[in-house]
Amino acid sequence: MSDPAQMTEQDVADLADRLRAAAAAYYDTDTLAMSDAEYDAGIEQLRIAVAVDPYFAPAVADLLGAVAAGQSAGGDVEHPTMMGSLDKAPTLDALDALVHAIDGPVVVEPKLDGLAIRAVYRRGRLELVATRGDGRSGEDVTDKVRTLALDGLPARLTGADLSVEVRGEVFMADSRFPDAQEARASLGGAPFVNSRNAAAGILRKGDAAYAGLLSFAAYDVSPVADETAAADESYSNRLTLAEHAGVGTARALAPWLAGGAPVTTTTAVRAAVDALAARRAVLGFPIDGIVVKADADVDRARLGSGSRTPRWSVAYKYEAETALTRVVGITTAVGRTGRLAIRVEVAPVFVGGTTITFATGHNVTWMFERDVRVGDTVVIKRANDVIPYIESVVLDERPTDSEPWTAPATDPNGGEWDKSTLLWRSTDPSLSVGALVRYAVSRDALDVEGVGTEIVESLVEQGLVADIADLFGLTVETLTTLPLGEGRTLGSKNAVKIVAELDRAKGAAWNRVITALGIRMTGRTMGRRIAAALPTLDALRAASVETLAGIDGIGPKKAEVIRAGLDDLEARGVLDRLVAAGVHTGTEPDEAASAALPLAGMTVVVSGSVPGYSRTTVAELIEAQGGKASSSVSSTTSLLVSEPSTSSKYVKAAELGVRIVTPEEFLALLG
Ligand SMILES: NC(=O)c1ccc[n+]([C@@H]2O[C@H](COP(=O)([O-])OP(=O)(O)OC[C@H]3O[C@@H](n4cnc5c(N)ncnc54)[C@H](O)[C@@H]3O)[C@@H](O)[C@H]2O)c1
Repeated sequence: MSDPAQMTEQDVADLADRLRAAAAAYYDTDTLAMSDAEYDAGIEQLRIAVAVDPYFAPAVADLLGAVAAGQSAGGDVEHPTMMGSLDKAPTLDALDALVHAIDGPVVVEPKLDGLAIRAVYRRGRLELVATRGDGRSGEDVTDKVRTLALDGLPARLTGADLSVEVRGEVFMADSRFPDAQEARASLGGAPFVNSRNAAAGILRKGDAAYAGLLSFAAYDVSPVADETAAADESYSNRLTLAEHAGVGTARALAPWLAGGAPVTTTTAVRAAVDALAARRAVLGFPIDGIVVKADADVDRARLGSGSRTPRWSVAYKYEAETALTRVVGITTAVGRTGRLAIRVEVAPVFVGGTTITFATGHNVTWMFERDVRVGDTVVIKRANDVIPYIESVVLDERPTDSEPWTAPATDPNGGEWDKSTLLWRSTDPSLSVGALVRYAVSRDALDVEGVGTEIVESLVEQGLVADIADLFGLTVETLTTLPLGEGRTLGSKNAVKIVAELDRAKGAAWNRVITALGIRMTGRTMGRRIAAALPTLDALRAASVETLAGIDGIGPKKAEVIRAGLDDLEARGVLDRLVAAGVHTGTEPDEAASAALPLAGMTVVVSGSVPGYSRTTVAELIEAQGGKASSSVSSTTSLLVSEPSTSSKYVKAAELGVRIVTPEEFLALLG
């Protein structure tokens, strides 16, 4: 991005064109040309350029001054008063300034990420719904809204003969997004990019197949001009009226925010900003910031409105969860369970609090649907600590010579893929042997030091190791001469070390032995749960599909896969050979002793780190002390181990009244 103070006329014109194209896509189509953060940064750049040289102002007046960036032509329905936009507070200090200017009660609300509409009720009946359009007039979407049956915008108000106008946001709750995608696919459309885009697309079409998927939340309520209606003196009173009549409101979506009532201090507003940010990931609906507004009509009247925005309200935007970057490569590999893993490597970009270098390619079907190509500019999203993923491809920026990605026709050994599920798998066991063995010796499993990728590959290549039991048959003699490329061998010193490590690993905890078996659908967490339910190898061998299905987190489908994995190990004699090698295979628990342990009967969640422990070892510690380690906070959680923080786990635990201890207190608790 060039320095806004140095921009030439051509720079300004080019940037303005790009932003116009993006706004047109944003407001009028189902595609996205750039991320919101990039759009906002571009607008800010133009703003500075104009401030430095007002000569540029006329050329970008639409982008800086008009609602919907001048991209909407409006519609047949005139708005009685402007449906404007909101000024953005760039800093918390700017928010404070508004609170001081209001100098009276202020309301804080989530800033919903959807699109604005206006709805008129006369004598309790929904009469008219219009889009914001260009702010002066919009399109009549009354019939579409009736067909779509928006949650929070009833066809009839409850009780009252009320005549009232509500303005607010049409949005999609997170839980509806998968249904929307399904409905979209059944209608033959390309997948929605995100939930805002889905809400806009669905309202535009008004197809009955999308009924029940959208919601409405009011952020403005006013009497209808020619009717006698409640002209309360404050916004919050009018909200109460609307809520009682059955209309959804932004306030009601976050009733805990600022204690659900107007506040008067900058401290209270800042606390609300933090509280909403902390819960952003668990709200269940999309927001991009928080809105602060005057509550009393006298304060609103005193401050007045500008041409596009009111002076008694401001929005503060949260850190973006999406960013633009470029795809630099697409790689595939066969994972430990034979699964084809697709990785989209991207140019490093800072988003959601960390630097991202890759995104998941999900599966082959997903890659084809999205048509992600090397060289593409993409919007990458990282929210809620999940693996980053590609939200959309910016087609306008696609290099002309780019080629579609093709899936590998066969597995690396030329075998056919098993395409019976979305995740393609190779059924060639030799392909996953290396990965399986590496997994077995990894830190979360047997934790064998000194056995790196090169050694494992050579062991598999030489035919010395075909499964995990073979590891324990390795001798110093064979290992010493293990070839490692360029004529090198492992040597006796390393060989002695590895054999000693493997000897130690024979005594590994039972849950780690289970993990090391590398059965599909199991990993370190499942290894612990299975070990807790089936404390010995005999119990594991005898476990029926039903028994496995009853274990926490398994269920009938996974149970079948796990049982098949056990049968396969049995058939190849792996389990017998592990016993013969003297590997630890579990012990019957002593019920009385377990009940006396400090964490007996408790469900414990750890957020952040505990000094001296990894994620796996801390979970093992909890279970060794009689507790159950869990990763999410719920009403059944007995204890949260965490430093004080604004993380969603901490906030939720505090809200539920779950006992919270610091990592140090936790360790002290266990003596
Ligand atoms: N990605 C893109 O290409 C692209 C293009 C154009 C615009 N945009 C996004 O749109 C923004 C500008 O558009 P805008 O003027 O429509 O919206 P805005 O972000 O300036 O905010 C105003 C809107 O917020 C909504 N809102 C949600 N909750 C509210 C609440 N509680 N109280 C009051 N209003 C509430 C209303 O619909 C209102 O019209 C940009 O900042 C950018 O993020 C993105």
